[in-house]
Amino acid sequence: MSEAAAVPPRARLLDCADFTDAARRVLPRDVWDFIAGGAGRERTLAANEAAFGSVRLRPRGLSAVGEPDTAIRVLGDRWGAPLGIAPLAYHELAHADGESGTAEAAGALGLPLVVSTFASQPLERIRAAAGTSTPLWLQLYCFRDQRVTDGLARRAADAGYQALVVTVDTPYMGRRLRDLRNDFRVPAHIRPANLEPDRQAPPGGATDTDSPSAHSRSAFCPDQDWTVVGRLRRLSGLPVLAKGVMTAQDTRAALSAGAAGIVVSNHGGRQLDGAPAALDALGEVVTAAEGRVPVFLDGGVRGGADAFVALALGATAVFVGRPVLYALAADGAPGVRRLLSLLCGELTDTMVFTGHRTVPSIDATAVEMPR
Ligand SMILES: Cc1cc2nc3c(=O)[nH]c(=O)nc-3n(C[C@H](O)[C@H](O)[C@H](O)COP(=O)(O)O)c2cc1C
Ligand SMILES: CC(C)CC(=O)C(=O)O
Repeated sequence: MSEAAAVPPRARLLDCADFTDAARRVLPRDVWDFIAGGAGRERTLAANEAAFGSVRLRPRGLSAVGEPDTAIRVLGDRWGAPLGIAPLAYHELAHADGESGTAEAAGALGLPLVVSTFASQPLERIRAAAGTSTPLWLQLYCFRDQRVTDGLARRAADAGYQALVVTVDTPYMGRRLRDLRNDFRVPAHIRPANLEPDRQAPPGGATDTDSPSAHSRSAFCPDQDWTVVGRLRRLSGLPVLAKGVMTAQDTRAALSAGAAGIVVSNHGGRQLDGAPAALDALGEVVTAAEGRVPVFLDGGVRGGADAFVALALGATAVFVGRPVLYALAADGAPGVRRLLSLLCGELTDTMVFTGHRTVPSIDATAVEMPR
């Protein structure tokens, strides 16, 4: 049997690393590089995972925790665990099940999914696949043609999405050397299903979404400011969160603009190479937010224990990025469901072994930071 066909049987996919290995075997090389890669020398990409490796957990004995309750409430909704799926472009690049497969898996566990502006399936289809009880948020990029951004926001509200997430770190895409070397193109049969081809770029600008980098240069608005938060909230009636905040300054700007939540993120190391690990920026943002809004984190979360560490350092919940596409590539919707169950199980174990019965009880006394 060729190595390419050798995805291990489901029962042998036991953690994030197993799904990563499986995906590396099944995905075409350039698609693997697009998903796995980061900007520049990939220092920030590497730092995201490494930061979790340097924190130690403090075990507690005979703490009589019983069955911990992983559920939390966020912006009025119940989440089965403090774990969600980060916005990721083009799930169909990983598997034909696409976003609706991912949504079905998230829905089965009551976990939220943030749908990308560049979803490869219609927002309404994804909403239907998720079922009624799981929260769906729509991530938005700011387009030069404001009607595109605003139209997506209204459509999400009409389709029953619970919130909008404005990505603030991407005036255009970072310099991703793997994609440049591969001359990466999104295959022609995979489209940004929620963008109309004639409204993706300014008059005379390129409309070609095949090259994500070139398209971002022509279609994204590089001089957008924080007023977008209030505008989107007014026109959609939905809470608007800011994703890509890494500093106290931007936290204060997001709060002044009316953001209902903050996602600490360096875009998985895909934008500013040299930015700190997301985990290392978390404390600064949590302090600046002064408990006024929930603070989330994405970047480098590869297990339930990583989620626990972020919670201990002040995050309300975490979002997982690449591993979800790897699970989708390995085994479609059932793969994502299995990955999410494994992450929830690891978080439960960590809560039991550290003596925590509920998520809000997890605090900084549960971890030891590197000296
Ligand atoms: C293939 C891929 C596509 C992504 N697409 C988007 C996107 O459309 N919008 C966005 O805000 N972030 C996007 N991101 C960034 C993720 O939302 C998230 O910040 C990052 O992947 C988290 O890091 P992790 O992959 O280490 O978990 C993408 C990341 C990857 C790997
Ligand atoms: C299509 C891209 C803009 C998606 C993205 O945000 C990314 O690849 O990081």
